Amino acid sequence: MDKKVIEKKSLSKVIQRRLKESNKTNYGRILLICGSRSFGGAAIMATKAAVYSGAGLVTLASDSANRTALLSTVPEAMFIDYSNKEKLLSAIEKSNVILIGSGLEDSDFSLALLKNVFNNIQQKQILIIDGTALSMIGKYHLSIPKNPTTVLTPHQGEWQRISGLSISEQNPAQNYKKMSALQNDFLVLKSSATEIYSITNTKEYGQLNIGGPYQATGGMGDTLAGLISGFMGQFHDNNLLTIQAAVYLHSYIANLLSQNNYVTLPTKIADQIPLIMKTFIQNEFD
Ligand SMILES: NC(=O)C1=CN([C@@H]2O[C@H](COP(=O)(O)OP(=O)(O)OC[C@H]3O[C@@H](n4cnc5c(N)ncnc54)[C@H](O)[C@@H]3O)[C@@H](O)[C@H]2O)[C@@H](O)CC1
Ligand SMILES: Nc1ncnc2c1ncn2[C@@H]1O[C@H](COP(=O)(O)OP(=O)(O)O)[C@@H](O)[C@H]1O
Ligand SMILES: [Mg+2]
Repeated sequence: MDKKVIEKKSLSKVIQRRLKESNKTNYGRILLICGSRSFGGAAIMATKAAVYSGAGLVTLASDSANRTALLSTVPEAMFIDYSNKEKLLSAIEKSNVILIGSGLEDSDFSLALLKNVFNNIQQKQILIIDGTALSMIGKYHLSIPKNPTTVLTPHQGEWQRISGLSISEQNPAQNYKKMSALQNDFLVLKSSATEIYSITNTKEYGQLNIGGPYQATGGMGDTLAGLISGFMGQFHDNNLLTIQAAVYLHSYIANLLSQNNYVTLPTKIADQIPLIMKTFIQNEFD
């Protein structure tokens, strides 16, 4: 497979000037099924990134222990307790984009939750699978649902658990072969040189050439997953380009912050998303 470097111009191609006569329902209904008693922060960071990327309506379904923390950090988001099956099913039905897995615990409850989502998701929806949900797919040999558009966002350790490829075996040809065997649409394989694959592109994969070790901190991937979900809820022309733009933006902001910061905290990256998105519209069209 040939490598194609992901370019900065993907951002100005994807980020749109908003129409005056639009409202929040035009910019995506995002449901995040994330977090647990142990990993509340992952859910909050993902939700913050989805909201700050401009998603119209964002709901976090999580352990009830995370309700107050979410609402005091990201009051724009809504919250439901994911043990309430009726509310969860109704939220799944209403969403365009569902992100599952960041900060879930590996438990019987999470396994039932995953199966519930996989069984109820529809063709027109987008399902992004991150974090513990990826590890659980590997551990419990779950099939990725065929109906929706699916995006997997593993780091190399999570990809090893799903694909069976050790990190040294994770080369582009093998990665593509495994993702197509899983019948998954898009793979964002995270590392110090993140790669993006699309099932329809047999010849080429994208590689990120910005970002750095200032990003090596817990919550960085949770933030990326939320950002991808926010972008996919709003920008529909070309899913691959939209994913590439989200991945680029995440590391582009980190790179900007790294000029004055030793580490680039995930929550600080999220804070910058609206400001930096705006500069990409102005550069292109003003
Ligand atoms: N504040 C929070 O609530 C946080 C929650 N988190 C959540 O915790 C759960 C477990 O995720 P973790 O990734 O921490 O743990 P995992 O145990 O699932 O994965 C880490 C393992 O993968 C290996 N690995 C190989 N290549 C790697 C790479 N390129 N990047 C990272 N690890 C690599 C590591 O050596 C390590 O053994 C996820 O659901 C995640 O979303 C983490 O994001 C940390 C922060
Ligand atoms: N050395 C590095 N250079 C560039 N990017 C990095 C580096 N280390 C980590 N990252 C990025 O940080 C994110 C880490 O994701 P992940 O491991 O899922 O974190 P978490 O689950 O803790 O949120 C990925 O986007 C990865 O590409
Ligand atoms: Mg992660």
